[in-house]
Amino acid sequence: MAQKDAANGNGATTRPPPTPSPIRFSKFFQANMRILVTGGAGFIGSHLVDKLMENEKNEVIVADNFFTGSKDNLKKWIGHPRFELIRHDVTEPLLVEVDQIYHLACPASPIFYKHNPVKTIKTNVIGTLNMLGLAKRVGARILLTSTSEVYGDPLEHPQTEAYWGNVNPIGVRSCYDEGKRVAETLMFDYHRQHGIEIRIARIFNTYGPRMNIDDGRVVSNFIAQAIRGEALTVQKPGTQTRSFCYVADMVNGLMKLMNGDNTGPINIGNPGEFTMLELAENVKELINPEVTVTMTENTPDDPRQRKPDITKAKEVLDWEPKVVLRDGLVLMEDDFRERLAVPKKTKA
Ligand SMILES: NC(=O)c1ccc[n+]([C@@H]2O[C@H](COP(=O)([O-])OP(=O)(O)OC[C@H]3O[C@@H](n4cnc5c(N)ncnc54)[C@H](O)[C@@H]3O)[C@@H](O)[C@H]2O)c1
Ligand SMILES: O=C(O)[C@H]1O[C@H](OP(=O)(O)OP(=O)(O)OC[C@H]2O[C@@H](n3ccc(=O)[nH]c3=O)[C@H](O)[C@@H]2O)[C@H](O)[C@@H](O)[C@@H]1O
Repeated sequence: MAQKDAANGNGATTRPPPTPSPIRFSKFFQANMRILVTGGAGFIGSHLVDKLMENEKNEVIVADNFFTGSKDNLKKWIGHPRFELIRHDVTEPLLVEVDQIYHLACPASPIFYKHNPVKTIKTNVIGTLNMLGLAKRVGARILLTSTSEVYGDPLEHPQTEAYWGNVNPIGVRSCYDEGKRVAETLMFDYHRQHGIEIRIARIFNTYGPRMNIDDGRVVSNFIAQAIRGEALTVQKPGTQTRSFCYVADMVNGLMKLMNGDNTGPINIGNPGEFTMLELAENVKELINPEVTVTMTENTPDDPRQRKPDITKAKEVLDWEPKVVLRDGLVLMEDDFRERLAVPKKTKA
C-alpha cells in the first residue's frame, strides 16, 4: 500500500512500494528480520548494532570501509551466526537481501570530513543513491542519519524541522552539510517517485563511549585532554553553543523512528544547551580540576548556536533523551581511561 505521508506535510506518494522477495511468503522461510547497517563499525553504528543484536530475530549485516570506524568496535559480534561484516565502500553498489537499511556511512567529525571533501560529498550523494537503489530493488525500508548541520549557522533558535537552514554552499563544511541536504532530497524523491519507505533522523551532537580518542570532536577532545592532564582547547569565542545527546538515547530514538510510521525528518537530540566554555568547566570539574582551559583559533563557518526542538520526536515517536550531560560524561570517562590506560586517582 502506498505510504501516506500527508501527516508529514510532504505530499502524497505516486506509487506503491516494491513487494519484498517471494521467499518471504514461503512456508518454511525463517522469518528473521535482516538489517543492513552502513557505517556500522563507527561510533553510533556500533552501539546501534549492539542493540539490534539483542533481538534474536534480527540478523545484522554491517558494510563499512573502515575510514573512521574499526573492527574493534564490533569484536564481540565477529563470528556470531546472526552477524556479518563486509568491507565495502558505499560509493560502490551493494547487493544484499535485507528488510531494513540504517544508512550511517559517512565521516562525521569535521577534521575527517574536511580531510577529503570530494570523497565526503561522494559518500553522501552516490552512497545514498546506491543505498536507495538497494532499498528499491529489495523493497527495504531505509533510514538516513542526517544532521543538525542541515540548519547551517541557524538564524532560528531552537531549530524545528520546519526551518530550512542557513548554509554556506561553498564553504569548507559544505561537503558535509550540503551533502546531507542532497541525501535528504534523494530520500524524498525516491519516496515520492518510487514509493520507497524512508525515515530521516536529524541527529544533534552525540557523544559516548567508543568515540575515537583523536576524533577531533569537542567532547572526546576535552575528555582525552582532561585525562592526559593537558589544557582543554576551547575554540574562540567559546560562547558558541551545542546540545549533547548520549549515544544510548540516540540509538533508542533511531530505532523508534525506523519502526514507527513517520518518514521524518525528525530532530533527535538532547535540548540541554551549553556553551563550549561551560562544557570545558563541566569536564574539568568532573574529571580533572587541575587542568587549565586555553583559547584556540576556530575554523570557518562554525555554527554559533544549536539546540533541537524535539516536540515532534516526543509526539510521533514518544521519545525523549534520558541521560543528562554530567552523567554521560562520567560514563564516557570510564571508557576513555581504559583505552588510554590512565586509571582514576584514588584519594589518599
Ligand atoms: N555523532 C554525531 O554527533 C552525529 C551528528 C549528526 C549526524 N551524525 C551522522 O551519524 C552517522 C554516524 O556518525 P558517527 O558519529 O558514528 O561517525 P563515525 O565516523 O564514528 O562513523 C562513520 C562510519 O562510516 C564509515 N564510512 C565512512 N565513509 C564510508 C564509505 N564511503 N563507505 C562505507 N563506510 C564509510 C566509517 O568508517 C565509520 O565506521 C554519520 O552519518 C553522521 O553524519 C552523527
Ligand atoms: O551534530 C551535528 O549535527 C554535527 O555535529 C558535529 O559538528 P560540530 O558541532 O562542529 O562538532 P565539534 O567538532 O564537536 O565542535 C563543536 C564545537 O566545539 C568547538 N570545539 C571543538 C573542538 C575543540 O577541541 N574545542 C572546541 O571548542 C568547535 O569550535 C564547535 O564550536 C559533528 O561532528 C557532525 O558530524 C555532526 O553532524
